[in-house]
Order: sequence, then C-alpha cells, then structure tokens
Amino acid sequence: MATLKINDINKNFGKTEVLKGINLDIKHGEFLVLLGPSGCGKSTLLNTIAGLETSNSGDILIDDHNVNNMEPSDRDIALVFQSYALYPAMTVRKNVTFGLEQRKTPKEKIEKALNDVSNLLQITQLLDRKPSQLSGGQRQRVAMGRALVRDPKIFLFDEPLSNLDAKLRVEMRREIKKLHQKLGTTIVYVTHDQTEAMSLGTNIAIMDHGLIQQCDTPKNIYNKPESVFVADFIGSPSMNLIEGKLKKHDNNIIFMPNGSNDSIKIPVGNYSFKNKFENTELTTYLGIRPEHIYFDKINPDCFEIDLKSELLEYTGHEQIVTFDYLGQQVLGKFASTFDIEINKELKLNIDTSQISLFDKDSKKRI
Ligand SMILES: Nc1ncnc2c1ncn2[C@@H]1O[C@H](COP(=O)(O)OP(=O)(O)OP(=O)(O)O)[C@@H](O)[C@H]1O
Repeated sequence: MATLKINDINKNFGKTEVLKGINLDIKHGEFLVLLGPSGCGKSTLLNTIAGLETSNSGDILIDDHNVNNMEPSDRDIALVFQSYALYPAMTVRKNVTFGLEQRKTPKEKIEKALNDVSNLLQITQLLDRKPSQLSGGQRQRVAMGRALVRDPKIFLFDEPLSNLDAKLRVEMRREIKKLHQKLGTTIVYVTHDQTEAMSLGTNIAIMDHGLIQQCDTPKNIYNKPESVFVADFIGSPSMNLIEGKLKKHDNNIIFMPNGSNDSIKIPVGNYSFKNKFENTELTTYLGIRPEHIYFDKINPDCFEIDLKSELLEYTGHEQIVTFDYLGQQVLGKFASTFDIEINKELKLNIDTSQISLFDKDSKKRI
C-alpha cells in the first residue's frame, strides 16, 4: 500500500498542452478511476505516474518521496494494459514469474508468490498453457497475475477490460473489485466507460482537455456534479439542462424556464447563493436527471409541468421518452410497465429536491 501525490503536473507534446496542471492526492488503499472523453489525457497522466513519460513541470510523490527522476522499474509500480503484452512463447507460469526471476528473487519466494497469485486469480489449472491457448478473460487474468506477483506499492490499470466482450467485462470488473477489497492496494485505473468507473472507484477524477473537472466519490459525481461538463458527461441518458432565469422572491428561490410562465420553487436548503444574486436574475441551467421526472407527485417537492411526448425508446427494463418542453428537449426514464402515449400533452412532475443548478456563464454549480 502507498500514497500517491500528483502536484501541478504539466505535459506538452510539441506545442500541444496535454496535461494542464493536474493535482491529485490519492490515499492508501484508494481506488481512483480516471474517467474522461477520448484524448483528454488519461493515459498520458498514467504513463507519467509510471515514469514512461516525463512531465514538463510538477512533481509525483509516492509515499511522500519524489520519484520524478526515478526509472519506471525503480518506482515499485505495476502496470496492466488493455493489450495484455504476454510473452507468446512462454507458458503462463513463466509469464507470471519472469519478472521475479530477472530480479534474482530466491526460488522458494517465487514459488510461493506464484502459488498465492494463481489461487487468488484461479489460474492454477492454466499454468502450463501458452497465451494462445487462453481466452481473452484468462489472458487478462494472467496479465494481472504478472502484476500482482511483484507485490508493488501501486497498481496502474489502463483500460484493462476494453478488449473483452460485454459479459466477460462485467465478470472481470467484479473480480477486480473483489481483488481490491481483499488486498486493499492503491489503484489508479483509466477508463472511458462510466459504468466501470462508477462501480469500481472509491473516487473518480473526471478529466477534460488536460484538466481535472471534479474528483469525488461516485455518488457525489452523479448527484452533485460541479459543472455542466460533469453533469452532461455522467449518466445515460445525461442530465436534462433546462435554460431559464433564477431569482429571489420573498424568501424563496424561483426558477423560470425560458418561454414559460412556470415558476418552479427551489428548496433553498440545498443551495447557498452569492450576494450578487440578491437583487438580480441569474441566467441558469436547471439540471434534472431523466429518472427524477415522474407521472405521480411522489413527494411535496414535486412541481408539475406540461410536456409533449415525442419519441419513445424501449430498452427492455425501461423506456426513455423524449418530451418537448416549450421548445426545449427533456428526456424522461420510466419503468417499462408504464403505458406512455406518443404525441400527447402530458402532465409530469419534476422532483425539485433532486435538481442541480448551474450558472450559465461560468457553467459551474451554484
Ligand atoms: N506521443 C505523443 N505525441 C504527440 N501527441 C500525443 C502523444 N501521446 C498522446 N498524444 C496526444 O495527447 C492527447 C491525450 O492523449 P491520451 O492518450 O493521454 O488521451 P486519453 O484520454 O487516454 O484518450 P483515449 O481514451 O482515447 O485513450 C491526445 O490528443 C493525443 O493525440
């Protein structure tokens, strides 16, 4: 186990700034997932931690020791890639133990480590096979075995499951989670799959254009996104963002959607407003997740709005309905047992205790 601090890391490729001042403080035993769109810099950050890339400025500290000038092999880090990079001519046994042999680890120690890891990953029966005689999931397990056997301070995973089919992915995801629970190792894990990120991470760092947009628990990332980017990136379908004006009225906060006479009362307890807002209107996005729109008034915080149903997408266990709300598109998610008519004016409820508000100019959470 180890701590990992990333202090103000910048990285350029030629004139392109790929990492623009990254700060992360990763605790003992934390499972941090780096999540973000393609090209946002996730792998570059991981490779910089591993020492495969050199940053232009900033520091990387493992257990409070600066490792900037340390070779990758001296950092006591194990890396698992999406391409398993197993040696094709070697047996599974040799693939797993090769690194230890190179380090002149005593034979008995190697045997014990191989035994422990094979049992843990359930690859004992595969030890005499070559990689070509293994399935994708088995290969991934061997690649993990090779990393685990070294007992490193930190594990780095770069999209380790992306070559596997959907079913195997879910199985391996569970295995990685179990492994983390059992071993309590510090892990940094790169993915662009949000379900993987949500289910694995103790914390998730959302990256965009070389910046960390938000680093928080999966629950907070989903329920309290700090910016329009995070709100839009997480969730499928993503959060509805209804444009309008926010103003103070007596002791209440009211949201007025563009083009509508609705005055949606916001439960004030959830929000702290800046002074500048006292006497003005703020151009705002009201964010509401599709699953927080209901046919019934499920609690006193529900506010009824008129919507027109336009499109229905049936997915099996649920249905996604696209509505028109005075020219703005709003999506709702409902159990598949509901009968929903299309091209119909309907009255639905939005649960105002579940909304997020964003300043339209700064795109930040209010
Ligand atoms: N060796 C390199 N030389 C020049 N540009 C590079 C190099 N490696 C990465 N880049 C660029 O840096 C940016 C970040 O790449 P990186 O691989 O870190 O993104 P990523 O978030 O991991 O993306 P993906 O999810 O697609 O793997 C991209 O625009 C990429 O083209």
